Amino acid sequence: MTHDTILEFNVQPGGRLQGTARVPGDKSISHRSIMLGALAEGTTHVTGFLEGEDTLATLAAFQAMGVNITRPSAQTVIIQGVGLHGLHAPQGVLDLGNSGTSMRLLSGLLAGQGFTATLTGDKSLSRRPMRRVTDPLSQMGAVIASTETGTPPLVITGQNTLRGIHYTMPIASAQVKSCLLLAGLYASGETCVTEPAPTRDHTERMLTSFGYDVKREGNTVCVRGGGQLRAAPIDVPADISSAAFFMVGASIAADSDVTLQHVGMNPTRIGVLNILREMGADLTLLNERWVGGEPVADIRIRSSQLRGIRIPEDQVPLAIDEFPVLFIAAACATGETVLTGAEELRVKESDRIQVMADGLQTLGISATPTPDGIIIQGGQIGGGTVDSHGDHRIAMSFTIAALRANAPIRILDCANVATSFPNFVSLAQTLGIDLQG
Ligand SMILES: O=C(O)C1=C[C@@H](OP(=O)(O)O)[C@@H](O)[C@H](O)C1
Ligand SMILES: C=C(OP(=O)(O)O)C(=O)O
Repeated sequence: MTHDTILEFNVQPGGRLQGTARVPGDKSISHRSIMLGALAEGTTHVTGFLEGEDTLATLAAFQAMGVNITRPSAQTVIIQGVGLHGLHAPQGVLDLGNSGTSMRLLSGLLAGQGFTATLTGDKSLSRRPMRRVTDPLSQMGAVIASTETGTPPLVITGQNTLRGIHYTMPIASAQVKSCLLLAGLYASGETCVTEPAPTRDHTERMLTSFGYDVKREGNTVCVRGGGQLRAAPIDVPADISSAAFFMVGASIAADSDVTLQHVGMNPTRIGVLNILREMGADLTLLNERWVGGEPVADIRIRSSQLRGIRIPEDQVPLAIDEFPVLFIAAACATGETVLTGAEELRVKESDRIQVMADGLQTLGISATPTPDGIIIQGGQIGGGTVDSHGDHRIAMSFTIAALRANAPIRILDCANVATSFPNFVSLAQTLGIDLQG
């Protein structure tokens, strides 16, 4: 896999997408494979691992805590588990780069260790809210210091006296849920998390496949502390969040026909598919099968005329990372698309509502941000220079927009594409996008 870490994308307008490709491994599952593999008894073999900067930051953090992790070949990782109580204090700070998932999940896991660790990140991560995890962790007895505004760095003084709680989450967040379940492995009694709406459930699935008892009832999931994780092989499917760029690209560009292989089809992740179908996209699922506790399929996408819709709010958590590229789909659709209930987009790697609205307006599209969403009128995309603000998904989304633009698009600050999709540039070129760094 090549690692494209160029800063600026220059994309020529027009073109079509044709071919078959497998996008890199799922980021959420890759993070969790390292975490649970490290805490398990025995050796975990991971295939299809995402070699992106975010997941490699998680991998390096566990190496720094004394876990033997090797990468014998591309996308393959072998983790010698140390058991739930076998981590060691890291020498220095754990720098998690751009990765919110690493920081929030590690907070829970580190709250129950026998040592102190400091978690830092880049400029973007250093602005992201952490009280959503530090508040409930404190209720469990965790000792965590952050800045006055509740942002990183986090200094976590591990405790062996965590108490299970029943926490009702004010926001639908898989990171908060997963953080508390990981802390719950170390807590006395039962830790239960109730979510306001279903969010990705990879943590629960992987805990179960590692032999840990996870109870689910409605929107509540519970674990009891004091158990053991048993190593199990993990085959990471391709990331639907990365596939989404080419799902939209092939939908909006005339004469396109693309098949994306081995894509994860977990029901808590397929909001993008549901939303695109409602907009009139031509998507066919082929070869549907199960791989290591997760459903996967190949997705064939052909061009279609999309129409604007009011996006159902129940789809928002199921498509949370795909909205930047769905906004490009909306810009190419007939009529108006309205998104509500998505204020979480404002606290991702960038404020994805404002940054996308700014970029779309630069390209001549009517895009009106609202506190919890956006209103987009379909129209002709023009050329110009847009700033991704270092947000990988925004850089890739405007690359896709060029397929329907009438002049070149220049995209600034694109290096972070390597956090989730290290070979995006080469794959986009292969499928038919005229993209230069
Ligand atoms: O648990 C995870 O792996 C993730 C959960 C989501 O974040 P939130 O829990 O903040 O919604 C998502 O945006 C992120 O990319 C990955
Ligand atoms: C929000 C994202 O990731 P994280 O929260 O892990 O930084 C993302 O990848 O879109």
